[in-house]
Amino acid sequence: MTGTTKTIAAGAEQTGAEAQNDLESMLAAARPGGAAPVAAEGQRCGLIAIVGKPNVGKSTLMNALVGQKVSITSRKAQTTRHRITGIRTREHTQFVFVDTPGFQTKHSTALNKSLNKTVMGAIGDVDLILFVVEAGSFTLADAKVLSLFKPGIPTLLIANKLDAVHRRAEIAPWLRDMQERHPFAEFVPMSAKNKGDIERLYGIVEKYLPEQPWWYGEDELTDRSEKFLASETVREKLFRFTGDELPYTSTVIIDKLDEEKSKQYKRFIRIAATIVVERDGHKAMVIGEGGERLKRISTEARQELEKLLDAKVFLEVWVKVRSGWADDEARVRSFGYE
Ligand SMILES: Nc1nc2c(ncn2[C@@H]2O[C@H](COP(=O)(O)OP(=O)(O)OP(=O)(O)O)[C@@H](O)[C@H]2O)c(=O)[nH]1
Repeated sequence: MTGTTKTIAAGAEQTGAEAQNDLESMLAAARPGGAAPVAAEGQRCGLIAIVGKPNVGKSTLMNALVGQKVSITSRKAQTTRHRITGIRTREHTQFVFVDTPGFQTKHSTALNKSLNKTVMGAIGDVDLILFVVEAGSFTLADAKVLSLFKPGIPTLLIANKLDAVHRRAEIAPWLRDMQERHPFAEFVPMSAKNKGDIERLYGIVEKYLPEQPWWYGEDELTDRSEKFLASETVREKLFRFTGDELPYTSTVIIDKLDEEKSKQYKRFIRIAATIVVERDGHKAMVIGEGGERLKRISTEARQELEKLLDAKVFLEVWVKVRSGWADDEARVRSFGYE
């Protein structure tokens, strides 16, 4: 059994024992070829893709698994644009996670094409796919993401946001339906915000990673550059403080990130960032009355970067208008998207 049954049994309208039996037999039946590979002594290491449509909780899940915020989150769909690896080493196992942008099917701008290519690239060569959906729901957008998966890579169905499901009894029939859609290796109903569920997920994922030497040092969390972390941090604050008003096509470029010698601080980093928006109206929105909003964005980003980079940070943020950049392939590339 996967250890996921507790989560469901806890809130079901059935009695605990009934729900447990029902779910156990269902989970057992859902596993093609019987049990998952057995973990043995020795080092394990592998690549895990976290894939799903926008807003299902992929970044939240990765941050919880890595134990530190390395990918930005917000309520706005499509805040994650890059392939990000988060690394976590626990006991014998090194988990290397790939976060992917929400798969966009509605619009076909150059930006979206680039995002979709990143998703495809991320899932081609991994040891395990965590396919994230909202528990109890499966839409056309989910189906489109699922249709990309190559056969042969074990895939876990992560039924996330279980805490938001009020009718738990409906989850069992939903899982049965999901079982018919794809040969999932296992079902994991859970909440990315629940620590116990995250712990359990490590145990499940570990079994699918090959025995091989680790790729990274034990303490490494990400292979992303400081420049990348800086741009993601400013972008997160930008979306936090502008809410739904600002289109997701706004982006952040790091013009400069220099470490300078300092007698006063162990590390001193000077960063210049530019927020690129599509219209003058958006620029005014970002700057806010009397520059108030831009000031808050910069201050919070600086404070977070100081923690993340373990340094004193001097951060300067500018706002520029570049209309139509999301439709212009050359420009999308020049802004760092593949
Ligand atoms: N209730 C509940 N909310 C969750 C859970 N996991 C994530 N969320 C919320 O769902 C929203 C989207 O989460 P993200 O982690 O940004 O989602 P994402 O799939 O990475 O989104 P994109 O970057 O758009 O692809 C945020 O408001 C999260 O707080 C969960 O387990 N329970």
